[in-house]
Amino acid sequence: MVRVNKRKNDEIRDVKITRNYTKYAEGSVLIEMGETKVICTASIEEKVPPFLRNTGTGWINAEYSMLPRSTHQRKIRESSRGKVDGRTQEIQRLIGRAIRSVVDLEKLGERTIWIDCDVIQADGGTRTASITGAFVATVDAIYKLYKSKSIKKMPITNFVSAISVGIVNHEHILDLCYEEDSAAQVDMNLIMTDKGEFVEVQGTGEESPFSMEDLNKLLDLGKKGNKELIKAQREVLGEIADEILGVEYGNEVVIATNNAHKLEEIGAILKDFDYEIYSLKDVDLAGIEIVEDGKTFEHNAFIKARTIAKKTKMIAIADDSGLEVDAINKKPGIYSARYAGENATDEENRQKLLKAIKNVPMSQRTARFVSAIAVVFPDGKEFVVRGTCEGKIGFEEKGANGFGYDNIFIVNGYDKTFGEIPSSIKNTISHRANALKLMKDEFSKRIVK
Ligand SMILES: O=c1nc[nH]c2c1ncn2[C@H]1C[C@H](O)[C@@H](COP(=O)(O)OP(=O)(O)OP(=O)(O)O)O1
Ligand SMILES: [Mg+2]
Repeated sequence: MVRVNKRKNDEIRDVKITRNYTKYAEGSVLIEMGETKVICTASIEEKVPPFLRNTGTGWINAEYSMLPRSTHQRKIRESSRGKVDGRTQEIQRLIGRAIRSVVDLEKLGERTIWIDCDVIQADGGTRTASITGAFVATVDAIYKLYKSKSIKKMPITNFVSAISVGIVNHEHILDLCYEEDSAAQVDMNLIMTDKGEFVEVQGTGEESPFSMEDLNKLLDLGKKGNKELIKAQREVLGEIADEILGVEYGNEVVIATNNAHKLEEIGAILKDFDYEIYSLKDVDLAGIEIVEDGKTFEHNAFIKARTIAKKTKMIAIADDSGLEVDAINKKPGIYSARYAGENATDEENRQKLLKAIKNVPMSQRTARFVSAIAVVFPDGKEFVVRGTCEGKIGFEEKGANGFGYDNIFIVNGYDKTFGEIPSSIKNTISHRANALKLMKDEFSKRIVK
């Protein structure tokens, strides 16, 4: 199917957001999504509806309307007809809910934000464009309160945008224009935040029911579209966006390791992580030599991550790991990779260790793998976490899986070495798995301001 304007199925229309479009409102935005154009203003009124009086809580109300010649045929003004029709009611409530969902009304204080969305040209997706534009206008209005010290903190918890998706001629498409919308078998509006969470999903199988598979495809498209819209909002809001969301980090992370086994494990463990994973090879730094002269796993992990974050300006994640064997004072520890010498092979390291504890009985062969995972952001923020995995060192190598000391490390609870256990299990119980779990928790805290 060839789309109007030859757009790809997963392509949004050109989006243009112009701030300060009109002069009087505290926030005023013209949003253009292709041929759809909506003026969105946000006005502050220093009072609230009766049900909120003396509660300290604010309110947000939205109104929506279409100019008579925003459409192909002149549409009679609702004011001339003397009443607001059902569609308008529905849309303005939708806009109000969407914006309220990302504003902390208590922090806003006892005042009302009036949002007015006036469609000056309609080519499909007017309600979604209204929400995307209204959000920017609202930020501007609230920012004025903040700058004038009427409120202490920006009460905006998330960005929000909206886009339509649908099925036309059995194809799943993003951001429908009027012509496509009129022909759609399934029509859906998705309102989402910058965290990829849903605020509202409105979907209708207009001509026929649709499947779960269809739904998932549409949600994916909507996610992509909203991500692009939020990027446009961020760009146009510039530093104000940074104040709300923190400095923007890319959606990519680079794993700062030269060890292919580690990379594979980290990739597998982070498969549900919301970031695209790059290797050193992907960023043209394969084989980079980094001097790991820290005194702890944590320090070495930081050294690796900092070096790569600096070179790539990406979020860098590094693992420094090793084996602590209790019978020999937690050796080889941070020296695990070079236990048998600077360029030692895994095999040489293992043999040296087996020899060093050859007379130690099983009960005293306790050991643990340690993994310190350091994360360094491009603006210099950083953190580190540690995961461990307890076990014992065997008397001989067993199993062909894994790398490093895997085939002599008998993991607690399994009575088998990591060499004998499939990687799918290792990756749920290992030191690296435990560290990466903590890393993900901490990571999401850092990304949310
Ligand atoms: O799950 C593991 N299973 C078996 N052995 C392991 C594991 N995790 C770490 N180890 C051993 C391998 C190496 O002897 C040392 C890590 O040394 P470490 O410097 O962190 O890694 P590395 O030099 O191989 O790669 P890089 O520094 O580029 O990340 O501990
Ligand atoms: Mg190393």
